[in-house]
Amino acid sequence: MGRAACLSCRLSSPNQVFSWLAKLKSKIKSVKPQNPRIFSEPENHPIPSGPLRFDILVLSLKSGQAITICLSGAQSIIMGVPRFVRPKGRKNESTPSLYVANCGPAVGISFDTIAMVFGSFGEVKGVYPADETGARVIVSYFDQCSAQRALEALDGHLCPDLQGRRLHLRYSATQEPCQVNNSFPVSLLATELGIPGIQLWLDFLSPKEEQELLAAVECRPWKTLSKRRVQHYGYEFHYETRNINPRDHLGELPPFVMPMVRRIASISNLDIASTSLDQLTVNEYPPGVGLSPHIDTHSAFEGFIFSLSLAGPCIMEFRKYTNAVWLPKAASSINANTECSEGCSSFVRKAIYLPPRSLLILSGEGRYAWHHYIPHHKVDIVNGNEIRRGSRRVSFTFRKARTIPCKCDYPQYCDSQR
Ligand SMILES: O=C(O)CCC(=O)C(=O)O
Ligand SMILES: [Fe+2]
Repeated sequence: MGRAACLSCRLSSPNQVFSWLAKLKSKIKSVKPQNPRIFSEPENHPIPSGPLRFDILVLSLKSGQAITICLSGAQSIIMGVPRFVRPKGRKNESTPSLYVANCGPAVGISFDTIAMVFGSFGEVKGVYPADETGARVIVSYFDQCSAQRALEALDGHLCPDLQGRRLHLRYSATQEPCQVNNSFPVSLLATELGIPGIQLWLDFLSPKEEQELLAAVECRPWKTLSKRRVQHYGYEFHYETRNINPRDHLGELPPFVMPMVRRIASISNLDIASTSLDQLTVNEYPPGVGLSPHIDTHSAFEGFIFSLSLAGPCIMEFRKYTNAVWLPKAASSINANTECSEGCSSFVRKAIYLPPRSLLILSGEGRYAWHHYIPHHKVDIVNGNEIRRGSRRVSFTFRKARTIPCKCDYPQYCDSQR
């Protein structure tokens, strides 16, 4: 694979999606791929109306000869479109839906053609992308006998009506969709958020101090991650292990942050000394880039985490997983409701708006037991208003390296107590 670009857009209706796709199609023509194909057409694609989020993935092969465009992501979360999973019952228990691998728009077979071919075994309710590859689909029938007939006839066989491809089929089941609530509330104040241990201080910095901090880091060396840039002071944070190496002290925090460190230490309801914060991570997020859901590793850092937001705003979502275990990296997805399920895990979600110059404090339950997450949006919807992220957001996250194992009251989320 030579090049991959992922474009995201927020569109309010299927028609908008398709006009966007049409624009993209003309751009693709201008790079003259041999075989440009856009597989979703307005008339027959099963996309419901309403505000939706679509990701459009453009992949080009090294030769520059082939480009595939997939509508991805949205199907699994949008209202009215079923989400398919492996059936929970006995192995091979039949269901009305089939997962079909090795056919789909990415290999030149339209949903229409698939519906027609599978229609010879019974009435097809819908054909959906199984994932973003464009080469795996779900064929859903009204009854399971039709699915059974299709599975018996097609699984493992070359299918002359589908370009002679060998299909691989198994039963699939619909997962109960989340109760979608598009007006997912975003708190403006920590008191509205109601998560114990989370505080938000507005205007913690003046605009002048914000500019000075930004200027100070601008000219220092950045480390480039796949989607954002970071700087670490005190201790380097290792993303592979989500931990620091306590024996590898990089030195004191730089003098330009010391006024902020002292101001944090002077917050009267916190029991924290200005000398104790010894690790700083500066994150620079380009527009549309967020952070996957995570809990800062308990064994790496003490119980208070302070994050200053600079330059641009964002929303931060908090998730409390009901069947959580400590995981170095949590899976991410976007759901627009306050109680969600994602695979086999369900969680309660809340969100808060972080304006520039604010200070977010994570402690107690909010630090130890709730995942925090910055959605990958260019525009956040904050109580019905569209708030653009801006050209970038820079955060300064101050923490204290832990020297002895964590003994928090949340052992199920704690790597020290596993
Ligand atoms: O950017 C932020 O505000 C949060 C950063 C964060 O959660 C982290 O570095 O662990
Ligand atoms: Fe974090």
